[in-house]
Amino acid sequence: PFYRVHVYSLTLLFNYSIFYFGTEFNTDISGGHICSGYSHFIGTGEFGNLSKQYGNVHSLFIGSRPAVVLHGFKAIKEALVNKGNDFSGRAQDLMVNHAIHPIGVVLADYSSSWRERRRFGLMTLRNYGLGKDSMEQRILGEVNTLIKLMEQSLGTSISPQLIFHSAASYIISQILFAQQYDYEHDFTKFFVGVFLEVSKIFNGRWGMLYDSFPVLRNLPLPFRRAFTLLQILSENKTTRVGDGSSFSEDNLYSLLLDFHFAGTDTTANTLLTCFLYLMSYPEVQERCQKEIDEVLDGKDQVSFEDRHEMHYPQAVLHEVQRMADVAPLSVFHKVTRDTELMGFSIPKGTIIIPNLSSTLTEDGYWKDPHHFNPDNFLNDEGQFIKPENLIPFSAGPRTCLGENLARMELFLIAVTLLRRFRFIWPEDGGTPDLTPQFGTIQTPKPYRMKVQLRPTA
Ligand code: HEM
Repeated sequence: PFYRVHVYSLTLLFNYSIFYFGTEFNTDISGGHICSGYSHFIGTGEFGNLSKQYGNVHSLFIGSRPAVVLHGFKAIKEALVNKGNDFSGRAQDLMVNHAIHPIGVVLADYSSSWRERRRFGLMTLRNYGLGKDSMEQRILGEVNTLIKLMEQSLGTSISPQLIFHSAASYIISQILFAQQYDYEHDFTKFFVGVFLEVSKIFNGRWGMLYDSFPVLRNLPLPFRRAFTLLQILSENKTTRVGDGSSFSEDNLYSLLLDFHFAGTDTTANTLLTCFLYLMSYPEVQERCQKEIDEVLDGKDQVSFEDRHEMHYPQAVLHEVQRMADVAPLSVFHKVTRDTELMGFSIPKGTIIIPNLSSTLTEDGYWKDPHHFNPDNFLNDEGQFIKPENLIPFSAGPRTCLGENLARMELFLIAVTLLRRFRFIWPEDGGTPDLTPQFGTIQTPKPYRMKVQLRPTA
C-alpha cells in the first residue's frame, strides 16, 4: 500500500485536541517517513521534534490529504527556489479558499492569472510610491498619529494591540482605498474588527475542524461566522473599474482583501514583538536610542536611507523578526506536478508545508540561536549583516510581495518612536512572557506598556 498507517497517538479531542495518527511512507516509494496530525494544533516545537525523528523532508495528513513538511534552510531553498516551478502551487480546498474566493494573489494556484495579478500588485505598490519618497511620507504621517496617541497616554499603561493593528491597516489602506477614516470611525473599527475575528476563526480549532472533516462544512457551526463577516464586507464593496480593464470587480475585491489580510496582522505582530523585547531588554533599547540620536543628529525626521548607518537598530529589528517568527509555516504550497526532492518522490497535488520556523534556530547558522541577541546580525566590526537563512518572508516565486513595504514600515515606525519615547514594562505587568501564541500568524501574548518622553525629545 502507498501508506502504511498505524495509530500513533490519540490526543485530546476538541479543547486543543487533535487526531494524531502516525504513519509511514512506503519506503519503496519515498524512502522516508510520514506521520500525520494537524499543523495548527501541533505547534512548531512539535514539528521540530518530528524532523529529528523523520528527517528534514517528511509527510503528514491534513484530514485525509497527504502533505510534506520541509525543515531547515537547505530543504526549503531547494524546493521553493531551485525547484520553484514545481513547488509554487496553493492548496485549494481549505477554509480560507472557500471563504475568500482565490482570485486574488495569496491563495491563487500557480497559473498565468496568478502571475498577472501578482505583477499588477507589485506595479500598484510601485506606482503608489514604494521606493520613492511618497510611501515614506505616508508611513511617517501615520507615525505622527501614533505619536499623538502615545503622548495622550504618557505615564499611564496602554495596550498596544489595537494601536499597532490600526497603524498597519491604515498604511496599507492608503494604497488600497481612495477614502480614509480615522481610528475611531465606525468603518475603521468594523474593518479592523472583521479581519481580527476572521483570522482567529481560520487559525483556531473551528478552522481546523472545517479543513479536516468536509462532512461538517455545511453544518451551522461557529466557523460560519467567518463566511457571514466576509459576505457583509463583500456587500459593502463599490467598484472603480473602468471598461477595458482585464480585471473584474471580484478580482480587485480579492486583491484588496489579500493585501489587507497579508499586510496587517504580519506587520502589526512584528511591531508588537519588537516593543515587547525592547521593554524586556532595556539595555538593548538604550543602545538603539544612542545610535539613533547619533545618526539623526540635527535631522527632524528619519528616512529609510538612514538604515545603512544604523547598524545596531537594524540588527535589533532583524533579531526581532527572528524571534517573532510571524508566519511559522508560511502559507502552504502545493506541488504542481509529480516531482522529487532530496531523493523523495512527491506526487502532483501534495500539500507542501515550509517550516520557516525551523530555519530560525538552525544549528550552524547563528552565533546565539536560542536567545534574543542582536549579535546574530552583527559582524566583528559591529556592522549589520543579514544571513541568507533569515527568510521570514519565505523565498522563490511566491515570496512575500510586501517585503519592502513591511521593512520600510518596521524601520520608520520603530526608529521614530524610539527617538521620542522610552518604553517601560509596567510595574504591575507581571513578568514579561516572550513565548508567542502559535497560529498561522503568530502573535505575542497580550501585554501593556508604559510610555515616557525621552529627555532629548
Ligand atoms: C512583517 C511582515 C510580513 C511578513 C513576515 C510576511 C510574510 C509572508 C509570507 C511568509 C508569505 C508566504 C510566501 C510563500 O507562500 O512562500 C507572504 C505572502 C504574501 N504577502 Fe507577506 N508578509 C509581511 C507583510 C506583507 C505586507 C505589508 C504585504 C502587503 C502588500 C504582504 C503581501 C503579501 C502577499 C500579496 C503575499 C502572497 C504572495 C503570492 O502568493 O504570490 N505581506 N508574506
